[in-house]
Amino acid sequence: MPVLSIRALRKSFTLHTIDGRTVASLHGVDLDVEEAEHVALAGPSGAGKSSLLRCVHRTYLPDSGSVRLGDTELTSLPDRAMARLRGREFGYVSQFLSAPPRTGPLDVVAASARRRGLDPSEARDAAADSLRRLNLDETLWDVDCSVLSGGERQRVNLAAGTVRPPRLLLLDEPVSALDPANREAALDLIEALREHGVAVLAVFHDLDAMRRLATRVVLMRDGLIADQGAPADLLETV
Ligand SMILES: Nc1ncnc2c1ncn2[C@@H]1O[C@H](COP(=O)(O)OP(=O)(O)OP(=O)(O)O)[C@@H](O)[C@H]1O
Repeated sequence: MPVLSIRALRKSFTLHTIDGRTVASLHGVDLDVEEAEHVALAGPSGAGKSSLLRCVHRTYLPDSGSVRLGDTELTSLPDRAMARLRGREFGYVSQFLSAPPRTGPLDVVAASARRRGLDPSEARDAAADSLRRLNLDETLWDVDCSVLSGGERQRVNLAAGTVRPPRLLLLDEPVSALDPANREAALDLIEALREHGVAVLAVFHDLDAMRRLATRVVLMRDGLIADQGAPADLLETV
């Protein structure tokens, strides 16, 4: 059974400030992601890549269609059950870190590890290990996240998303703010998740990251999957 199975997924938005106009972002997407598969979504701006990730995470509620994590249908799951499942089974790494006020990186990442089943002391050890792998300077571990730089926040986000690896990791441009050395460390960390069987669905605007990490590239256009295949075959057409 695939880790993630998406069928006939549709999403549109009603723009209440512009005469109630409707913008369609997904027109019926079918996609499976297997254990240890790293699928990169590619395609032009506005193709629906981020909308697809958000419908899986249910930041956006789809209009219709099915999103299954293993044998659990997510589109109809009550909000509280969805929140619990997100904490345990998903990592979602966007370009932006949302941390509670006056919370430092170590606490943010340890909280994520606790939601995935570690006890408090194991969670702190796992969090420290993740932050170290991403080269986040130890002097910053208890500093309020709101004062961190964009690249530092992105590394905290990645550490929280990948600590105690979840079953499914959703990545929306997770290395966009990183300098070359930190980007390499982040890509190494994501690549190593394959050994843990983690299924990854990702948007990278960076073709090198896609070449290095993707086991399959899915090309989206106008809210639909236009093509898919091995990175070497597909990326020349992107
Ligand atoms: N919250 C929203 N409200 C209104 N329209 C939206 C919203 N989110 C996405 N859209 C629209 O849905 C379409 C797909 O957007 P989406 O962000 O999924 O594309 P994308 O492929 O991720 O683009 P990019 O590569 O530029 O990030 C666009 O036309 C966009 O304007």
